[in-house]
Amino acid sequence: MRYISTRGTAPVLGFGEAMMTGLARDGGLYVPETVPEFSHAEIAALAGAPYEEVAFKVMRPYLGGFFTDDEFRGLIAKAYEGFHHAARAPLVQLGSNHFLLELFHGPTLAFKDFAMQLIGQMMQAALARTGERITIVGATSGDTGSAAMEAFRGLANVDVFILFPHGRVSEVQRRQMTTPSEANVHALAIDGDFDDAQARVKDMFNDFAFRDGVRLAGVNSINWARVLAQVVYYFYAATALGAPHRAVGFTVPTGNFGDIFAGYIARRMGLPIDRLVIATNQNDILDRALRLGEYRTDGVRPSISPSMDIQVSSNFERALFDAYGRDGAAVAALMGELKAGGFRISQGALEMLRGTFASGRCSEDETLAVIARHYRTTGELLCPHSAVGVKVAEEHVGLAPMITLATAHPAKFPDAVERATGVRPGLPPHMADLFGRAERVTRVPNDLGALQALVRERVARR
Ligand SMILES: Cc1ncc(COP(=O)(O)O)c(C=O)c1O
Ligand SMILES: N[C@@H](CCOP(=O)(O)O)C(=O)O
Repeated sequence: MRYISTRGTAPVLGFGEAMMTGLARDGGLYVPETVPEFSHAEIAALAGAPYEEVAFKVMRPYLGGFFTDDEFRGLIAKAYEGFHHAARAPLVQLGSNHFLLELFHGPTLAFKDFAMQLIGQMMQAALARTGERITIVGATSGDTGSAAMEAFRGLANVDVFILFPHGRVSEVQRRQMTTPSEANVHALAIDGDFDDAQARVKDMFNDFAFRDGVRLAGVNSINWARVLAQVVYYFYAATALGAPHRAVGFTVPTGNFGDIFAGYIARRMGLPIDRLVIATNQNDILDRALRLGEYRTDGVRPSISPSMDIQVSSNFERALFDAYGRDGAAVAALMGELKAGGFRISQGALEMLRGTFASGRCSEDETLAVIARHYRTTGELLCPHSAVGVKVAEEHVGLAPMITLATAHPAKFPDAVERATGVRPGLPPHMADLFGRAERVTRVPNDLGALQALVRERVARR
């Protein structure tokens, strides 16, 4: 299995190299050269299997032998042993044909744990072979950061720097990032929004002297291994509801487009997904792009679903690469236009995207109303991101079962949930003392040179 860049000019890599590289050296994102297809029988055989077994079977074809089967099974087992639900990703029925896939039972209470816990294991195994030391720099709108710190904290050969937008994540999210006491994790509150943080991370990758000097690695969904690990739960949920014998739909609360891109990959592997629905909050650039054929940023607007407060959705580049017939030069040109504000999607590409994805948006009031109604009718609390998904899914439920991804635990966003229901969700026992822990955070400017100096200095100090 070989990995190629969406911009067409970076070296072609194997799985291990692509995982450790993060962003491609031409600024693009790595994708598999070909997507393996599963037969009807192979998909049917996944039904009822434990999550770990589905993970092994779905991901194995992408590894190109980088891990032996025994080694890979061991890494998967370790990755998911800390989850707080035996099913890992339980399905809960919402309506006659509507289900929630709960992806928040991992250690940091968001879907990011599914991939981050596993790439934590895979990267450590890869580093143990070479004896290398790496520096991870990541951008977060709240959840990736805490998941990354949890997966890598305390390791002697890894430093983790997480840039989060100052004042724009929930207090629980912030404390998850500022309270780990291990010296190898660094919480950096940037003066800017998530798009600024993500742009600075990409700038660091595009500065080769810096990148090679600190041996930079990425754990955002620019890293193909992150997306791959997220493909698994599409198979797990769909086969639990009758796939491949019947089709299912998925609605995905979307920001950086990594999670829904994983669903797209599952479909290309042969999983019968009849609708793949992008659900956005008021930062509705993706919904607008599909409706109007124009991808144009207009500034991130803070919302009550802050993890989705994103305009420049990194992984949309991977979808564009396929929509433009895998023409790397065309994608590179579009990304150049995006830096100046946006671009028109060509008619052919738009038809491909509209044939693949549906979309919808959910306003702030609608988000609150869904959380309130869900509580009234089920007695359960919903996180605002999942509520965005539920609202948009309801507009797309058809004959096939619709599965909405519940991407975070309500306790990560207690203010919004309390505003909607009057009930303040409590943190689970393993995080019960979060508000009593000391915080450690550095306020940083939105300035590449200053950030690089800080990273260099801290890496040298350790
Ligand atoms: C809780 C939550 N829901 C949804 C999303 C959007 O996922 P993606 O960025 O993969 O589109 C995020 C951020 O990634 C998130 O943290
Ligand atoms: N919503 C994310 C944003 C980063 O997304 P990623 O999937 O590219 O890591 C977050 O919570 O940080």
